[in-house]
Formats: sequence, C-alpha cells, structure tokens
Amino acid sequence: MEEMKTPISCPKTVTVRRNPYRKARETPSSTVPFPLPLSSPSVPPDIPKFPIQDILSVDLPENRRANEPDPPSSSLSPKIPELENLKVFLRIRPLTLPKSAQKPSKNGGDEVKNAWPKHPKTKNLLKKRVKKVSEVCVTVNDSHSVTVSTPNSLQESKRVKSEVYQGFSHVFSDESSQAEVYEKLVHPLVEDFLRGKSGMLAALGPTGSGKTHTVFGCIREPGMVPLALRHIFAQEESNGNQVSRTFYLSMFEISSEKGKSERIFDLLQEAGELYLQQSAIKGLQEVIINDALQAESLVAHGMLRRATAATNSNSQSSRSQCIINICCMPKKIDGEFDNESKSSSLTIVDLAGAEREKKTGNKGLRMLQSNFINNTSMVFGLCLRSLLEHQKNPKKPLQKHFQNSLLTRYLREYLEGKKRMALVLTLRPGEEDYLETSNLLRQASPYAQIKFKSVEEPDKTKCTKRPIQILPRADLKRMKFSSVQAYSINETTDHGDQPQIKEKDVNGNLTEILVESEACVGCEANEGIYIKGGPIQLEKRNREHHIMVNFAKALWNVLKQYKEKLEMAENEICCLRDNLTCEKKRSSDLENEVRDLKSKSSFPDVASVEVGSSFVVATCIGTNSFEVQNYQKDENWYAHSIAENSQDSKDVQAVDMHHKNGAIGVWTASHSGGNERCEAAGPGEHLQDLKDSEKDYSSVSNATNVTDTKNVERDDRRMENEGTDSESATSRSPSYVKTREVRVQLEEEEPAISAATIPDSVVSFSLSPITASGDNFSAVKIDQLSHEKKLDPSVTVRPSEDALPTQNSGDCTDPNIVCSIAACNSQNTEKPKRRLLPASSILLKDIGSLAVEEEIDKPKGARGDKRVAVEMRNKSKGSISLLRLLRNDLHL
Ligand SMILES: Nc1ncnc2c1ncn2[C@@H]1O[C@H](COP(=O)(O)OP(=O)(O)OP(=O)(O)O)[C@@H](O)[C@H]1O
Repeated sequence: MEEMKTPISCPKTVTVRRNPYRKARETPSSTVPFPLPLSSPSVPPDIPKFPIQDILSVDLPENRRANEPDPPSSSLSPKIPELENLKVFLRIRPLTLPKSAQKPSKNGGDEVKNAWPKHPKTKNLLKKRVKKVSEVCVTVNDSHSVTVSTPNSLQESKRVKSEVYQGFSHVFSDESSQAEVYEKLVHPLVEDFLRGKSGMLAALGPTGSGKTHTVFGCIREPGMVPLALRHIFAQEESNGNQVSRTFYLSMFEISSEKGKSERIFDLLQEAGELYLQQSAIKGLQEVIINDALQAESLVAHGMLRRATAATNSNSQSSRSQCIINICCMPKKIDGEFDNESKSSSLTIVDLAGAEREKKTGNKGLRMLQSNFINNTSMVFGLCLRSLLEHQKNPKKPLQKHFQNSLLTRYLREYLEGKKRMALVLTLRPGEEDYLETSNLLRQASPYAQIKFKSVEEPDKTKCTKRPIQILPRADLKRMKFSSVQAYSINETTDHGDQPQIKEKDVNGNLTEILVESEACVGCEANEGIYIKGGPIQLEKRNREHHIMVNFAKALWNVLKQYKEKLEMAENEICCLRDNLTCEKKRSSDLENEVRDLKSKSSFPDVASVEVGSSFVVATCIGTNSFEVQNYQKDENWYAHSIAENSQDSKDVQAVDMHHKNGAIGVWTASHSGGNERCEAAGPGEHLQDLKDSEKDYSSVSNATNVTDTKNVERDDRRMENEGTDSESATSRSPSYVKTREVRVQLEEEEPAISAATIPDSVVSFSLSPITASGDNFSAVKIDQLSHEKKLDPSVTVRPSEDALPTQNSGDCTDPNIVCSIAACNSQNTEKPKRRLLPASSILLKDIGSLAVEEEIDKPKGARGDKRVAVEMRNKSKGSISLLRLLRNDLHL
C-alpha cells in the first residue's frame, strides 16, 4: 500500500519478482555470446538450405498473353506441343447491296431494315463514309479487331457505348472481295487438305449476313466452295497428280420440317431421308468429281435443292444447315494405295442464320423452322464454349452438347477440338443489326482462344482397317490374351507429349500410332480395342492393361496347374478303380476257390472228445455254428454214434473213432446230389497215442449209402450197426481229416468240460453233469489267438455251480498254438440246429444219485416243496422223464 502511494520512478530496467523468488537472468546484451553445443539436440542436423539462389537463377519465361493458358510443367510434358488457335474470321457484309443483289421483300427489303437512327460517334470517326457511318454500328479497327457502337436508341439502356472485339484471324470489311476472303480463309485449308490434313470451315452469323454468299457466292462472285474446287483441281493439274488421287463430293442438308425432328437429305440425289450413324451419314452419295466445272455444277444442283424461303431479313433465307464434303482419296495403283498421297476431307458448313422473331416476323411454319435454326446455332455455340472452358480449366468436363443436334453430332470431332476447324463470322453492319452483331461477336470472338493440335492425321487407307486374317480357333483364343499385350504405350519426346502407341502386327513389326493428347483415337485391331483419353488416361489405362495382363497370366498358370493336377488325380482314380476291380475279381476268385475247396473237401472241421464213457463230436457247420453229438462207447468202438447233418450243411462230417484195439476210424457222412451218404470208416492205421497232435486218416472204410439221415438219427442202433458193419468195409476214401485234441483235466473226475482242436480253431465242449438236458450241450469255436501268448499247459477247470456259464480253459499241445478257451455260455453260442439228447452215460451216472421215488414220495409241506423246487431247478422235466425211462428199461 505504501508503494502505491509513493511516486514510482521509472527505472531503466524492470525486474519482476515472482513468488517463489527466482534469480533474474542477465540481459543478453550484457552477456557474452554463449556458444551452442555442436551436437545440440534441438538443432536438426544437416538441414538443407533453402535454395533461394537456385530459384532466383531460373530464367523466367517471357510474359505471356493474359488469355493464354499456363504452360504445362516440365515434369508432365517435357516438350510443349505445337498448338494452333482456332481461326476465327470476321466478314462484314456491305450495308447496301447492289441493285442486282437486292430482291424486294414484302416489307420493303434492306432499305426499310437499314432505316435506323444514325450513330453520331461513328459519323465523326469515319468521315469518308459519311453515308455508311450514319447507318453502321460496326467499324473495323484493324485486320484483327472491330468496334461495335451502340445505336443511339439503345444507348440509354446500355452502359457501354462501344465494344471492341479483337483476336480475329482477319477481319474482312464490306469491301473485301470473295477472292480476298478465299485467300486468307480457305486457301490454307485447301492446301492442308491437299497435303492430307482434314479441315472444316463453318459460316456463322445472323440471317442475311452473307453466309451463303460467302460459302457459295454467285455466278459473278463465286464463293469459297467453287473457289476451293477450282483451287483443288488447278493444283492437281499443275502437279500432274490427277491420276494419283480421287476427289469425292457430297452435299446434304439438315432441316426440320414443321419444327419437329431433324432430317437429313442428300442434295446431290433424290435419295430420300438419310440417317446419321455415329459421325457418318448412312446412304450419302459421294460423287467422284474430276474437274472443277463438274463439281461446281453439282454444287449448283445441290443448291437448287436446298430449302430456302423468303423472310423479312433475307429473300432467300436458308432454312437448313448445308454441309459440303470434299474428300480426297489416293487412287489404288495395282491394288495398292499410293504411299505419298493421303486421304483427307474438307468440310464447309453453311449454317442457317439465327433469327429474331421480332425482326423476321416469322409465324407458323416459318417460326418453327426459325426455332430449329436458332436451336442448332445455339447448340453449335454451346459446344464451342464448352470446349473453350474445358481447355481453360481441364477440371471442367467437356459437356456433351453435341448430342443435342444432328449437325453437332456430325461435326463432333471438330467441335471437340480433335480436328482443324475455322470459323467465319458474317454480320451485317447496320445499326438495326446491332443486337445480332453484338451477340454474335460477344459469343464467338472468344472462340479464337480455342486450341487444337496440328497433328498429322493417320492415313485412313492404311490404319483404319486392317485385313483380318483367318486364323485357327486356338490362335484366335491366344490372340485374345496376347492382343492386349501387343500394345505398348511409349511416351517419347519425338512427338511432343503425344503418347505413342506401338502396335505389333502379325509379323512382329512395330507400327506407331500417334494418340492426340485430348483426343479419342480408336485403334481397330482384331479385337476392336478402343483407347480413349489423354496421355494421363492412356498411361493409367496402360498400367491397368499391364496389371490385367499379368493377372490373366497368373490366373492362366494357376488354372493350368489345377488342370494338370486334375488330370493326375483322374488318372490315379482310374488306376485305383482298375486295382479295385482286380482285387474284387481276385477276392471273388479266392472266395470261389475257398468254396470249391470246401465243397471238394471230404471232411468238415470235426473234433471229438472222449468224455467219460461217451464221445462228444462237434462238427463245424458254419462260421460259429457247431453240431454237437454225443454217443456212447460200445464194445468195439468208442464212438459209434453220430448225429445227422443239418440240412443246410453240405459238408461231410467225419468223426474219428477209436476202436478198442487202438485203431482209429473215421465216420463220415457226405452229401452229394441230394443224397446223403454215410460212410463207415474201417480200422485205419493204428495210432497208439491219441495225444498226438495230428493224425492222418489215410484209410477210410467202404461206404454205405444212407438215403435219409434222419433215419440214422432216429435209430441209434442202426447207426451203431452201420458203424460196426463199416469195420469190414474194404473200399476206402482217399479223404482224411486232421484234428487235434486237447485234453483238459477236470476236477473231481467229472468230465463236464473238455476241448478239442480242429484245424485253426479250438472247440470247447461243455457237458453239464447236473443238467442232462440237451440245452446244456454246447460247443464254442474259439479262434486261435496270436502266438505271442501261451497258456499254462496244465489248466484246471472248475465248472460253475450252476454250469452256466461254464469257464473253460485249455492248453494246446502244440507249443506254436496258443489256445484260449473262453467263456462258454450256451446262451451266447449259436444253438445247434438240432438238439441232441444228453448222453445216456451221463444220465446213468446220475441215476444212482437221483431218487426218482423220492421225488414221487417227496414230503409235502413247505420244506418239501422247497427242496423239490431246488432239485427241479437243476433237473429239467425231460431229464427226469428220461431217467425214469432208463431206470425202467435198465431195471435199476
Ligand atoms: N459480301 C457481300 N457482297 C455482296 N452481297 C452480299 C454480301 N453478303 C451478302 N450479300 C447478299 O446479301 C443477301 C443475303 O445474303 P445471304 O443469303 O448469304 O445471307 P445468309 O446469311 O445466308 O442468310 P440466311 O442465314 O438467312 O440464309 C444475298 O442477296 C447476298 O447476295
């Protein structure tokens, strides 16, 4: 507060003290310059200096005109193309016409129209033409510019009193003759035409301004067309080239009847209406012209056909757009075109003049025609303006105004700046024509800024159509791929910035085609490839072409590889199919062989086991099916009972039987031809040891025919007899059977379980000592297991209490064979097709233990019932009844 009150003296240096206190830095002026470290991180190393000197040393181009577009940068186009400005000529018609040229109109003709108030300014400027000055609004400044003065009557509504239009190629005053106009306007075009450059001249202007007079002229003052024809043929005659070239003349008009659709008519012949196809008139007659006189007469003939009508502005006003084409085609010498001469065309267009309704006073049909004429003129102007704007600012697209009229469609290439063109503006200088004149000059004078390239046109006779070669189909397909590749675009500097399309022909020669920068060039190759656009677009397209070609190549290679793989896979499939067929055939052959062998085999797989006083015989009748028989030993044979074959079994059963004297016999039952044959084998070789693994039964006794095996089955006694009888048999079968027997030691000497081997398998037998019914007779075929395991040679088998299931196990005498006797369950095994009665021996064994009477005399009551129930559970009804029977029979 004290400081605020005391006056503050202004110090030289002010120190601002902050909280917290900081030491003030010394002022830079008082300090020694502090050298920055060389490797200061804040300073980026090696920053290039700004090349100001280089920039300044560049030579600046000379000042260009304001209306000239900026030159393209050197990087984009190394060489500035030779551009030509559109030549715009201006011709001023005489204000007054000679009396011979004047044809009175209804309203008094030109004299009436030119009775406009005089312009005082022009009067002062052109003193020599006092009469005209008072009437004209257009004055020629020099050969390139004119001044248009506003009439006094319009000065109040107009801001400017005069307008200067410049930039014309030449301004022809009203005193200019046709020859003078021709010399400057058409002569260069004709010269170019004769050199092979096409060109077009169009006359624009309001009605009655002298377009037709300029183009066609009259007898005394021939116009541009007759003069051009004379020039052409004079040139030909002077050069002596009449033979080398042919000139064609065509002339047609585009008109609109009743203001509706546009129509094209040939003016050289009565051909009716013609049609425009793209840029060509279909059906247009092109007359060969041999001399100027003939040509002029043709033109005069066409002019007579042209639609004209008298209007207030013109007694012979054109009501159509008239187009004349003079074509030059080199003649064929010995079927070949002359190399030096080129084809070209010269087009001269006489447009119908724009009309103002107020001035012409057109009504009805005339007014409709006037609308059509004005519309065509407007479209023509729009096309040129769009071209100009597009050239000034390439970002602006080139509008397609040409589509709006037949004339502009026909002249499309010219109106898009692709071909050389010249315009001649005709006007009437009278003050009364001020508006038309002013409008025309305002609109058309900027067209002089339109540029087009002076290019040598491709010779139509050489490059437009190539001969189509008839190639094989495969070659054509290949060409579809290779034709794109055949084009290579090379932007060389030989032709400025015009890209060069090098086209490889069939012979491999490169032919160069120039493509205009803003041009649209169609290259008709065999595949009809069309290249459009400027150099940048062409480059882009070229890149796209290359990409597509590479893509197509890669795709083609991939497809080829897939095709090869597919073919290989198909071949493999074929091989596999063949192999499969072979294997199937082999398998079927093997099956047949096995079947044959089986059928040929005399003996099926048979195994027998001695169980107590009985033999149990198992015969393999299927894959897992056995037929089990048991039979008792008699005094002679251990086995002398055999069951019948099942009807399905076609095999032969054989049972090895053991004679009391140690002989081995085979009991066989064969089936052949529907008759079953039972063969009783006689004593064969004496085999002392039944435990031998293999016994060959080479001797078989004579056979006894058995017609009905069932009889055999039903009559055991008969079977036994037959078996006995077989002992004396002498005939022997060459068949034999191989069996292996596995003895199983049974606990408690109850031969309930045994097993035997048959070839490649093990059969186990289960005989229940408790239940003597046939249901508990079972045999299971157990396939040989792998040889890796061995069982204990001494196997003890303990039958289960209820005998179901019964566990069997056995060992194999052959050490190479490892056998395993698996669980044997009568329910699991396939039941034999025919059940046999239980062995009587077993029953007999049980007879003693069974108390049949007890059963009868069983105590009644609950305990007695239980006991009976337990016993009855162990013994079936059949066994009980059988036991009873046997007891009765045996008197036990
Ligand atoms: N330079 C000229 N010298 C002499 N006479 C001329 C000249 N220009 C035009 N004329 C005459 O003016 C009249 C009208 O000219 P012209 O028919 O050529 O006009 P135009 O522009 O074709 O009119 P439109 O568009 O109606 O057909 C004609 O009689 C023609 O002879």
